[in-house]
Amino acid sequence: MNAWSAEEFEARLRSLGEQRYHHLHPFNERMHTGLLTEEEFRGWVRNRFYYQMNLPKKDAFILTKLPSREDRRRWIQRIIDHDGRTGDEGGIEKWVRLGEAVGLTREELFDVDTVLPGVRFAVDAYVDFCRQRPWLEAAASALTELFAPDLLSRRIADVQHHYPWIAAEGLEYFRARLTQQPKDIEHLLELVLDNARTAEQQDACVRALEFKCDVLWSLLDAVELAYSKSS
Ligand SMILES: O=C(O)c1cc(C(=O)O)c2c(n1)C(=O)C(=O)c1cc(C(=O)O)[nH]c1-2
Repeated sequence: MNAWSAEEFEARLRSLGEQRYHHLHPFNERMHTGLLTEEEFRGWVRNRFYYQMNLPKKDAFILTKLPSREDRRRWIQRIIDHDGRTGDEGGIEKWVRLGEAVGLTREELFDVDTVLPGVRFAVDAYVDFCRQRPWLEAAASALTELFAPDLLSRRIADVQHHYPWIAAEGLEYFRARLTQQPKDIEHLLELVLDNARTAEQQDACVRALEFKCDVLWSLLDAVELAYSKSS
């Protein structure tokens, strides 16, 4: 098997998003058409927080493996974006604001013992993947971020429109991601397109992205099963 050109490889990665990214999940589709109950929305915010809490950990595992100082200097910003630092609260705190806007307490959000088993299983698998796999594959698993900006823009507009009971400040997390994500994406594409040269490396990156799409999909499956009453 011959390696793809960088253009073909990027097109393969992007087409995966069209087929498997979680914007297609029925739970997300219902969110965007205003069909979620308050309980379903709260259930999503509470369980997705487990994913948010674990992003800096998986990024720290990848950081230890990146070969160049230049790449580590860029990657470390991801940890700061979520954990924050003095005077800049960061994404985890912004997600707590979202939780409060939907009626959850900080204690409920940080109570990891009540996370749904399926959510825990999916998120832990993602962290473990980044701990165990070579850095190229671990980084490639973050390529779902390529597809996130469109979804986040739609989410901000549709949630404001359909769920007026959620205070607009609660959506600050998503607004901040829209400004942070472009630099993440630029770095990711550089890392993956420049370093996956052989067909085997490219295939491993495609599989890593498929795996990550499955993580996000499974998270929503678990939330839907737990909170959505069958009609
Ligand atoms: O709300 C979303 O749909 C969504 C999806 C994703 C993603 O595609 O992985 C991320 C985020 N949000 C996000 O906010 C975020 O910080 C983030 C980091 C990563 C990653 O894998 O490194 N994905 C995502």
